[in-house]
Amino acid sequence: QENLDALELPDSVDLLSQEHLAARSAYERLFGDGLGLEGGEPMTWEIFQERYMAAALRERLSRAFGKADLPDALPSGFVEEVRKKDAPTTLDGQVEALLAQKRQFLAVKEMLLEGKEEQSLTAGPVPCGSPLYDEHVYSQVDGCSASDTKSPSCGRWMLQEVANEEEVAAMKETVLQAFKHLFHAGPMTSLAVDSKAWPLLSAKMLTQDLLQRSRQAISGALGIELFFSGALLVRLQIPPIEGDMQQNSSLGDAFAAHVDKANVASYDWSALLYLSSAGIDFEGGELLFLNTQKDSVLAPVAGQLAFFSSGLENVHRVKPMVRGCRLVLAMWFTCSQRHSHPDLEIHAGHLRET
Ligand SMILES: O=C(O)CCC(=O)C(=O)O
Ligand SMILES: [Fe+2]
Repeated sequence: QENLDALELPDSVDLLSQEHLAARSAYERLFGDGLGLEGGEPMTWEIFQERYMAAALRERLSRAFGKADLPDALPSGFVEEVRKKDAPTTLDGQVEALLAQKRQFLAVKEMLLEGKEEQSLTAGPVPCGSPLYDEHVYSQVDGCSASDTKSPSCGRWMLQEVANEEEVAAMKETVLQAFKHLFHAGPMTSLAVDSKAWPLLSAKMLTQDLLQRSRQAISGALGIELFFSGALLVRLQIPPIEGDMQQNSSLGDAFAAHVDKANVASYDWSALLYLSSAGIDFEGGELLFLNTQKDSVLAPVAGQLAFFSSGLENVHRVKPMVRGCRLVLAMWFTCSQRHSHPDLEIHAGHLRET
C-alpha cells in the first residue's frame, strides 16, 4: 500500500488524453498514406485506437508498477498479436514494429511485379536496404550486423554440402516422423526447434549438430560471432495433406514475399539448410530474392546452406510449388547475446547427451 501511495500516477483521464494525442500522431505517421499494413484494408482510426490505446495503457501501467508482465486482464488485442519473440515492450517500440511491417509491405509492393526476369543467384554482397527499425526495438551490433560501411556487408551466400547425404536422409526421416503429430497449415507443416521439439525429434543429436555446424559455417564465413534467435523445421508439400490434422490457419501464406527482420527485430542473419532438392524431391519451390531489376533464383539442393542478411535488401519468397515435398531447416541468428534463444543456445551449444 505504501508503494502504491508513493506512485504518482496521472489520473486515468489525463493518461488517456495524453495517449490520445500520441496515438493520433502515430496513426498519421503510420497510416496517413491510406495504406494498411498489408496493403488491402486501410487501418481505420477506430481499430488503431483500440489497439494502440491498449498498448499505451499497458506500458504506462507496467512502468508505474515496475513490472514487465501485467495480468492478462488488461485490454489486449494488439498486444496479444505481437507477443512473440522480441516483441517490443514499449509504446514507441510497438509503433516501430508496425512501421517495420509497413516498410516491408512497401518494399514488397515495389519489387513484386508480374513477369519479372530471373537470373540464377550469385553469391556476394549487395547494398543494404534502408533500416526497418529506428531505435526502440533492436540496435544493430557494429561489426556483426550487416552494414554498407563496415564488414560484414549485406549479401547472400551459399555453402555446398554442409550436410552429407546420409545426414540428409536421417533428418528427413526424423522430420517426417515428427510431422505426423502436427497440424498442417495448407501445404505447410512446421516445427519450432526449441526445447518442446526435442521429444519429437528422434535424431536429436544430429539436429543439434546441424544447427551448430550451420552457425559455425556462417560465423566462420563472415568472421563474426552469432547467436541463435530462432529455428524452424518446415515442410512444404503439394498436394497438401488432407484430413483431421489439416487446419484452417491464420498463418501467413507460406509463399508470400517477405523480409525476415520485419518479423523479428533481432534477426541479423537468416539461413536455410535444405534437406531436399529442387527437380528431384519437388518441382517449383525455388527460393527467389526480389531485386529492383532481375530477381535472383536459387534451386535448393539437399545439404546446401544458403544464408543472407535479414534486412530490407533481402526481400524473398518461395516460388509456388508444383508437386512434391520440400524440407528445410530455417535458422535465424542475432548478433546480440541478450536476444539469443535460450533453448537453442543451451541445446545447440552444450547439450550432447540426454
Ligand atoms: O524455405 C525457404 O527457402 C525460405 C523460407 C523463408 O523465407 C522463411 O522461412 O523465412
Ligand atoms: Fe524468410
